[in-house]
Amino acid sequence: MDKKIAIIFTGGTISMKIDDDLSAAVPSLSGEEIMRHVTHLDEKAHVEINNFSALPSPFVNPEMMFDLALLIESYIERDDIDAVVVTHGTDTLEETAYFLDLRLKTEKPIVLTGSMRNGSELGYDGPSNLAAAVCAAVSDYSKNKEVLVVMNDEVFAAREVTKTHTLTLDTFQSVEFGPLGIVDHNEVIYYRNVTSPSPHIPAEEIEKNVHLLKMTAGFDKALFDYLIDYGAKGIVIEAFGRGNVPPTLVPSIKRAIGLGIKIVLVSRCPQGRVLDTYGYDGGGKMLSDLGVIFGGSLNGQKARLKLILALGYNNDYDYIKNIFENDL
Ligand SMILES: NC(=O)C[C@H](N)C(=O)O
Repeated sequence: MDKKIAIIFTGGTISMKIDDDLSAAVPSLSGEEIMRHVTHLDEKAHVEINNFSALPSPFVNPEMMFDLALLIESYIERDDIDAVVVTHGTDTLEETAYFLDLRLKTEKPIVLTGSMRNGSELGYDGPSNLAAAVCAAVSDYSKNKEVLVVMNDEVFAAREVTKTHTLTLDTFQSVEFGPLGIVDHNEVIYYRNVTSPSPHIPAEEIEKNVHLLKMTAGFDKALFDYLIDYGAKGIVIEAFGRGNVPPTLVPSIKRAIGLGIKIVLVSRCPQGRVLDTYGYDGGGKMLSDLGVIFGGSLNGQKARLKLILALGYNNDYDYIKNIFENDL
């Protein structure tokens, strides 16, 4: 045991207990208090604790993700720190993990974890998840990987993982590709590498005026028009199936692109990529001809964060198109 890791606590259910007056879970455990439940950790690594925040993850926004990225950068620049673990609420964990994945470039492991049951519940899974995350973080096999998410003894790539269930301990899944590996007997075992590594976006600022709209049958274009008039710099459309929208939205998309707003298309299907397969009004071919940028197999919430970072770095159309269509 000669490795040293930083553990950054941000909040989430892993830091919560039931409040007697509310009869509901609220943040209440500090990093030090959570760590007291993790047995034998000192046999695995030296630990430096940072109580970054104590927030439920629905409170987390891209500015905080950016601040967190800078904090992690300050740790990975230190010679005495070998890896960084971040605890986070599960509701937006995949978003923070992917944001960090795009923004940070390091060979040192960065691992996010959380819990589904709070500290007042039977079977609190925070300590075991944190222990597994530390085991993954200290492994030399975790070097030069993407940002990792470790939950329920499984290891996922930030790019691929999503929260799939409101309750269960195995809620985090890479629905399309499966886990990268597992944590077994305190060691990480990798089965495969990430399918397509994320590009590095070294943005020094973010563009916050970027939004996500999900298509539904008969989608009212008033919502899209509102975002144009609101001055949106980017709009991600979570489209139907292979990447299609209702024909009634096409004039608004045309107007937005004419104003220089970057429109990124992903699918509301949990698996598969978007492509310009369909030639009808509102079909992918028409959207591609109009200048809509195709976002591969990213889900909507991740495509939004990628656009927030990419536009913060360079709002040139060709750069944005390339980073979404060629640099998946
Ligand atoms: N399991 C969790 O952490 C969910 C919680 N609502 C959060 O994201 O903060």
